[in-house]
Amino acid sequence: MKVAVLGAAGGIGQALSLLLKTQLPAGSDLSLYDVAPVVPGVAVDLSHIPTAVNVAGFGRDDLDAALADADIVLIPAGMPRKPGMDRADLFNVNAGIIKTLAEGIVKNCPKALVGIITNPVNGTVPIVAEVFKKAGTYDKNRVFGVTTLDVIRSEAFVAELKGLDVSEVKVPVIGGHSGTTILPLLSQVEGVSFTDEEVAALTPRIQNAGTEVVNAKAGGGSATLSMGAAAARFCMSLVKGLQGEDVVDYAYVEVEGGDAPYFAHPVRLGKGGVEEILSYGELSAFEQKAKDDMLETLNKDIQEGVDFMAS
Ligand SMILES: NC(=O)C1=CN([C@@H]2O[C@H](COP(=O)(O)OP(=O)(O)OC[C@H]3O[C@@H](n4cnc5c(N)ncnc54)[C@H](O)[C@@H]3O)[C@@H](O)[C@H]2O)C=CC1
Ligand SMILES: O=C([O-])CC(=O)C(=O)O
Repeated sequence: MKVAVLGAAGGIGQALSLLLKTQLPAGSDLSLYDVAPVVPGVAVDLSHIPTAVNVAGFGRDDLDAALADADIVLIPAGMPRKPGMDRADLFNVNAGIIKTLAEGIVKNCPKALVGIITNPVNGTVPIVAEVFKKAGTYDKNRVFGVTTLDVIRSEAFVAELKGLDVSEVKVPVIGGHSGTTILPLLSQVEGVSFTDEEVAALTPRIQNAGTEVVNAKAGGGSATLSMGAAAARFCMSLVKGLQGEDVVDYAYVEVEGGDAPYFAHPVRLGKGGVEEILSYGELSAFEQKAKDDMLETLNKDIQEGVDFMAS
């Protein structure tokens, strides 16, 4: 198993790489790529942790070697938000970065499963898909927007509110990854019921949790440690799928005939990536309205990504 992390020297990249060094199956290769000159040092640092995962660092000019024959590519490369910015404000800077990295994937590991973390996820996932389509290598089952942070935050907040064992709490989250496009399905949390007031308070808390971190870091960036944990958890779901285990997780994927061209759903994972897009089930009246209300924003975000590649 070879896993490549693009943007590995950043806040998310380093946390994620640390977790993968300790969690990937024995014998795996962990390939760290970044344009920042510190990346070989990050690789040396991690290589001193005694696990059977081989680590190699690759600098600016070595994207091809970093990606060669990778099974999984995770992309946290690009600029994070500062207070006062929306994720959409990152589009102009991050779109070009994502395009270049996707072209590297086409060339070096066109069959890899690709997890996109770079914001705005609603628009960067379509960019990657369009790059792959242009090259004739697109397989919609292999491209994922990583929305796991919305899921783990929901688990943490629900457990906190209800005094539950957080390891037993599961919260479905559908839609996209920004503001109102993030839709936690609190009506489906097993064994818990929420008052209307609780739903009306908890839903926006989950939707604005990224901004909560951005403001708390006061100009020092956005979520990195929780995102590292989220991306590692999602990566391990992809790994288990590749190993033939039956695993279901949530991700932002292309959905034919869905609510929008890309939408976070529960997906069954396997050797080819998405084996099946599962239904997100029945929505409460509150969730149905929130879903209907978000679609215009989500479709606009998606179109921005598609248009970027058409221009
Ligand atoms: N999907 C999600 O839930 C989340 C997404 N994010 C997004 O993840 C991205 C990264 O965030 P942080 O790690 O905090 O930022 P950071 O600034 O700490 O790290 C970004 C890294 O990307 C590298 N980079 C820039 N251009 C590159 C290129 N062309 N190739 C390879 N590496 C390149 C930089 O050198 C830097 O090391 C941001 O866009 C942020 O908004 C952040 C949190 C959650
Ligand atoms: O809020 C941000 O800019 C980073 C992010 O996507 C999150 O923390 O959910």
